Amino acid sequence: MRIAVPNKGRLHEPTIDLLERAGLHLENGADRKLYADTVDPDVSVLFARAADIPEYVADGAADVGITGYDQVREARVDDVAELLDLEFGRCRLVLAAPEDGDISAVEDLAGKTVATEFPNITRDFFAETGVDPEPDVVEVTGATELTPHVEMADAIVDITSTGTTLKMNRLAVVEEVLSSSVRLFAREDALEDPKVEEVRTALASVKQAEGKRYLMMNVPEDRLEEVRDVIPGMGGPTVMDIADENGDGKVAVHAVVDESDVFETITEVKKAGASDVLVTEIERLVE
Ligand SMILES: Nc1ncnc2c1ncn2[C@@H]1O[C@H](COP(=O)(O)OP(=O)(O)OP(=O)(O)O)[C@@H](O)[C@H]1O
Ligand SMILES: O=P(O)(O)OC[C@H]1O[C@H](OP(=O)(O)OP(=O)(O)O)[C@H](O)[C@@H]1O
Ligand SMILES: [Mg+2]
Repeated sequence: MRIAVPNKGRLHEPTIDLLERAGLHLENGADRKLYADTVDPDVSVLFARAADIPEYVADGAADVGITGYDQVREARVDDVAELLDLEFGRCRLVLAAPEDGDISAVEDLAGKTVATEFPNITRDFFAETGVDPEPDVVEVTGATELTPHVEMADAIVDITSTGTTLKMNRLAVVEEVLSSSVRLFAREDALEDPKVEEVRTALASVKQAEGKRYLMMNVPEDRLEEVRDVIPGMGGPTVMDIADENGDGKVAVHAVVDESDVFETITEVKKAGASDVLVTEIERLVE
């Protein structure tokens, strides 16, 4: 089973990091290569441009892919299914025009020219919004933000996240076209491969663990109910007997809680009688 992942650009590192955290360690270095093996002899990695990954998966060069939803939509591939939202590489594809110009609504683009690296998504957008006559869509391969200033286009459809690039180029958002994040997706005929589900579960377990903490504490048996009552989250805590040499009747309580609840929970369990509270990070969590 082969996974296509971005070979460079801003998605490369977080993707490799996610695979590593999921236990799919890459063998013999990941840099500047076409292929890499992983610790799992049945799983290999193909490095490709973020924009080419959907095509590679659809054509069978890889079975699953990791890239932006914007790229999957732009590639117009059939027969691929999304398996997981990996929730990084969050950005918006927006229609933007010069701040001080006369374009402030989609309709203002009737018969005008729009430059973009995403011609398919852009044409679909204008077809859906019914702008008449439909704008002329010009495909560029970078520096899209410059095109309105050199009279190549009246507006652009481009990626934005912090908004810095638009601002620097004195462009303002007219309308959102698409909201994107990185997705795990597979060719439909690869879905039966149990390895595909294994990889999905492994990546999902990393996402599950993010923002969660593992709490361990000792609790006198007669205060257990009180402690249990103040622990939020997943299916209640695990209670274990501990080697009780002093005969003081304590049990160990373990629980998974949201990171944002940790501070308050510690205060509450201490009040309820817990001691020796330990907080650790969780690498993976399979539900
Ligand atoms: N500013 C951004 N914030 C968040 N995600 C982004 C941003 N820019 C791009 N992305 C996401 O990353 C994907 C790839 O963009 P990136 O710029 O890393 O590669 P690229 O420009 O396609 O690479 P190349 O240099 O090969 O052209 C985009 O399709 C989008 O999903
Ligand atoms: O809203 P912002 O945070 O400013 O991000 C938007 C910019 O990020 C991307 O470019 P990138 O940095 O990937 O450079 P590239 O044009 O070389 O791909 C995108 O093409 C925008 O230009
Ligand atoms: Mg880019």
